[in-house]
Amino acid sequence: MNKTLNELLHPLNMQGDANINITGIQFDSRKITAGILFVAISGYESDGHKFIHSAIQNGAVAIIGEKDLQEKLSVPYVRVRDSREALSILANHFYDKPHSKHKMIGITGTNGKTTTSYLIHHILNHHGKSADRLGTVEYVINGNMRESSLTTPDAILLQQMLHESEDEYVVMEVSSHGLDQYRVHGPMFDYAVFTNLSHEHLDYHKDLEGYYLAKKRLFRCLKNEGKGIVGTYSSWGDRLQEELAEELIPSLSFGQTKGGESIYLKSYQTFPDVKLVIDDNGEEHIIKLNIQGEHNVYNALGSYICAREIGLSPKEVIEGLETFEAVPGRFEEVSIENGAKAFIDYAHTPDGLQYALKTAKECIERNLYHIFGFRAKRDPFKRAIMVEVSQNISDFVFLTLDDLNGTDKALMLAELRELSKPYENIVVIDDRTEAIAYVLSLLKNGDGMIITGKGPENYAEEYRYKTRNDKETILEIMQEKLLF
Ligand SMILES: CC(=O)N[C@H]1[C@@H](OP(=O)(O)OP(=O)(O)OC[C@H]2O[C@@H](n3ccc(=O)[nH]c3=O)[C@H](O)[C@@H]2O)O[C@H](CO)[C@@H](O)[C@@H]1O[C@H](C)C(=O)N[C@@H](C)C(=O)N[C@H](CCC(=O)O)C(=O)O
Ligand SMILES: Nc1ncnc2c1ncn2[C@@H]1O[C@H](COP(=O)(O)OP(=O)(O)OP(=O)(O)O)[C@@H](O)[C@H]1O
Repeated sequence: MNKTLNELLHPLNMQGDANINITGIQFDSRKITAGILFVAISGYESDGHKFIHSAIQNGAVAIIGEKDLQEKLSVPYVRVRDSREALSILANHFYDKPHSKHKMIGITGTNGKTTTSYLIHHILNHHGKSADRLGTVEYVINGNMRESSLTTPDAILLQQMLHESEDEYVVMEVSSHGLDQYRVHGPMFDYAVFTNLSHEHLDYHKDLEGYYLAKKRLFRCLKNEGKGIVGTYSSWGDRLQEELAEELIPSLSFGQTKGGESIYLKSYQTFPDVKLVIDDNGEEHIIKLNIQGEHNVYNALGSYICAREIGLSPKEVIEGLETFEAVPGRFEEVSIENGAKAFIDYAHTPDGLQYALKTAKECIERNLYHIFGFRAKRDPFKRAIMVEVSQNISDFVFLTLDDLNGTDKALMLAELRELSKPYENIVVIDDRTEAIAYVLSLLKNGDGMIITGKGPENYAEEYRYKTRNDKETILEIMQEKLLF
């Protein structure tokens, strides 16, 4: 693809040299090749403006930045108000506004984004509608899988994938970081789904208000005829719906019914199966899910309403929901012997943990053993709350390591010991795989073990057992009878 500098700057209301041919856009100087426009970003770890010279040496033909430069460069420099915002607009125009050829569904919220995106994607695919899915687990474009590095890809990769996609629908998770950093921008979504909001990422957003406002930005990215679908089972959803109404942004709600909704949840059960009774314009429908937990009642309900808005019939949506099998590593049962049960789950927030542990407790008759840790360099303020949640629901709690993200192991272990101090039923076992082996050795008929935090992800640390993830560890220990 090619554009002139002038063509690219036009949407920013700026002028550039029409003779400079731009062959691509890049925000990382290390990835620059000849003909590229480099966008310098003042980042959280370093400052892209420091790498302008290196970008030019690598072939950058023009630079965009948000700072005044003291020196004159050998290529044009354009100063903008906000480099990330400019990058987003530039990427959108470079790839010819690719969102306009798709029906775009953006899903935001603290928990349930991945599950909801899988459900909607499955419902669409099940009825022969081609759809992409972008999120934490993977990016699926034109039926091909790509590894996911961020829940919401950076603005360039996102626009590039939307451009490459020949699928009719795009179902994507939109994280608060993605919204705050303009990875998505402008009126690009046909539907914006909000699942819920609770304590998470306060290291980044500072407080829940800031976190909420970042999430709310998704609704400013709705196309003119776009619609919001708002989960009101967390109190933030009620506020969002009221504010959307004030701003004349059309929206539907799901969660607790307030009356007047054309589709609402009449009742549900979570055990032994998850079943929802939905009233859809006066007709009652019963839906039986293969995924467990009260949280999935709400994920299914949000997906139902979104799919109905897209134009599928109740029968089609129900068939889609009932044939959906599982999301990798989200309340996934791993088969073990002796009548006990083992689950792995991606819960990494107090709220998510509460749902996951309650679901596990419902599935077993005796004691629940919970193994988990905390990712370093991620919201430290949620840790004590998560320990309390676990301590309240589980019978035995084992704190262990999660990803250290380059930080000191001894520091994390010291924190785990400190967090466990007030409680009698909490044990710290440094090595995650040893913690799993130990708990497996304790399990009796009717007991349950749940390991949370990593879900399907591979370990980032080296542990005693050379397995790649929690599931493999359980299976290998069971197979080899490597019990203590
Ligand atoms: C805190 C955060 O979100 N950081 C993101 C941000 O990094 P940044 O732009 O601030 O990068 P930086 O390292 O400070 O560098 C500044 C600039 O200098 C450039 N640079 C740097 C070095 C060099 O030699 N040359 C050069 O040009 C960098 O490319 C960058 O443009 O922008 C980058 C590009 O989009 C992201 O990769 C990066 O995500 C980091 C890796 C990250 O871990 N983010 C997480 C927290 C995140 O975004 N998570 C959410 C999901 C959260 C959830 O689970 O709900 C997600 O969407 O994945
Ligand atoms: N609607 C929900 N409400 C509360 N907790 C939920 C909900 N849906 C899922 N969870 C819990 O959160 C965990 C993560 O679910 P999911 O991956 O769908 O959320 P997410 O928002 O995509 O999180 P991430 O972006 O970090 O992947 C699940 O394993 C479950 O424990």
